[in-house]
Amino acid sequence: MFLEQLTLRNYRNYEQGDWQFKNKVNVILGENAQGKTNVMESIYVLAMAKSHRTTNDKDLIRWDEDYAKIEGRVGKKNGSTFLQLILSKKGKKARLNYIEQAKLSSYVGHMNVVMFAPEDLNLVKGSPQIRRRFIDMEIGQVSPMYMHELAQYQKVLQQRNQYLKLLQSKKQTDETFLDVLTEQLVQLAAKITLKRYEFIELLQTWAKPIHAEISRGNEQLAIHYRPSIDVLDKQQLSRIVEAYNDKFTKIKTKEIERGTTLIGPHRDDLSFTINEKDVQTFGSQGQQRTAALSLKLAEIDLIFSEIGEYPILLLDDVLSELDDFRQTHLLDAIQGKVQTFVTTTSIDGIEHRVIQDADVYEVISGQMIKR
Ligand SMILES: Nc1ncnc2c1ncn2[C@@H]1O[C@H](COP(=O)(O)OP(=O)(O)OP(=O)(O)O)[C@@H](O)[C@H]1O
Repeated sequence: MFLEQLTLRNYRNYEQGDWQFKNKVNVILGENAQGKTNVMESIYVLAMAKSHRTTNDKDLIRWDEDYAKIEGRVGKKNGSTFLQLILSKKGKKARLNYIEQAKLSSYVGHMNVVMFAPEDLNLVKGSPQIRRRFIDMEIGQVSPMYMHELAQYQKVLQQRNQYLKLLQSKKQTDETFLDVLTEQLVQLAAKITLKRYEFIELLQTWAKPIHAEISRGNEQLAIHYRPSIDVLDKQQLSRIVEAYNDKFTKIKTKEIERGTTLIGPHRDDLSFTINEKDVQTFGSQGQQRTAALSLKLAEIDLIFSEIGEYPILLLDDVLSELDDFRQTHLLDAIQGKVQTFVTTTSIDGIEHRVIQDADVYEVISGQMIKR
């Protein structure tokens, strides 16, 4: 799939912008703080209905304006889809082919993007939150139901934490309602855990050969999902439910003492090993970068295998962070099949053959013009 057209209105430092893009590499060039990342972010938001760098939608609205609008047309094998998002102080409205979507989970998934930004280089070594966000965004793109379940989970989790606080402070002594909330939480937690198991398994099958190739056959990458329960039969939802139930029963007193939910998908993590050694602890910076790149390339293949279309690739300020060998590998992997947006402050850091075939856009203070 590819983004044929993008329109911005009052988005960050863009008052108005309208562009037609081709299904090729698009280089976005500009000095710092001119609005390169803002364009990349707007494409991401159009696809995911949320930003990769802020949880507050109000940040996306141009200062002193009431609303922001992002519109785009995505060309696919079987026709095209028109997407529109309007963000205002009251909330957001999402339309697909001019029809308003009551739920964001029915909107997300019609346009697929893979974003590779400098913070992704921290995917391996950074906080577990970064890795959880990575998993959630990726599963969400191929399984809208997952996003819905995740939102439900967050809601019940919040309620449960509030009730645990009441029990902790003894403002409430009745534990029956806690049990009801635990039951609801377990059902959702188990579905999320199952999807995460499946996703990591799939991601790993794609990432392994890619990593082996980039490391010239020297490194074997493995990805390990670390949920807060132990379960032998990872494919069985009922087994996962059982494991959560057992663990919640065991830690009930402790949870009341602490006044918070101590286990569940909100505490999950991933770990990575190279040749069976933990990358977080022992990996060099180069190995971590290779692992991050392998995961991103694996995502592209995974999305293709799931939906039969390549996603749109957003490389924000990251290409020049990769050495020549990794750049070459990345470019070979996407060449001619994946529409790619690349931001950079200087063309010098990017391989000549990319620039040669690319459309180049220049950004100066919220205006993007094709060169
Ligand atoms: N809501 C907003 N309204 C208006 N301007 C905004 C808003 N949010 C951010 N900006 C402006 O956008 C600019 C930053 O743009 P962006 O993050 O896209 O930079 P960039 O071109 O990617 O630069 P760098 O190379 O440093 O990453 C800043 O000038 C900032 O003041």
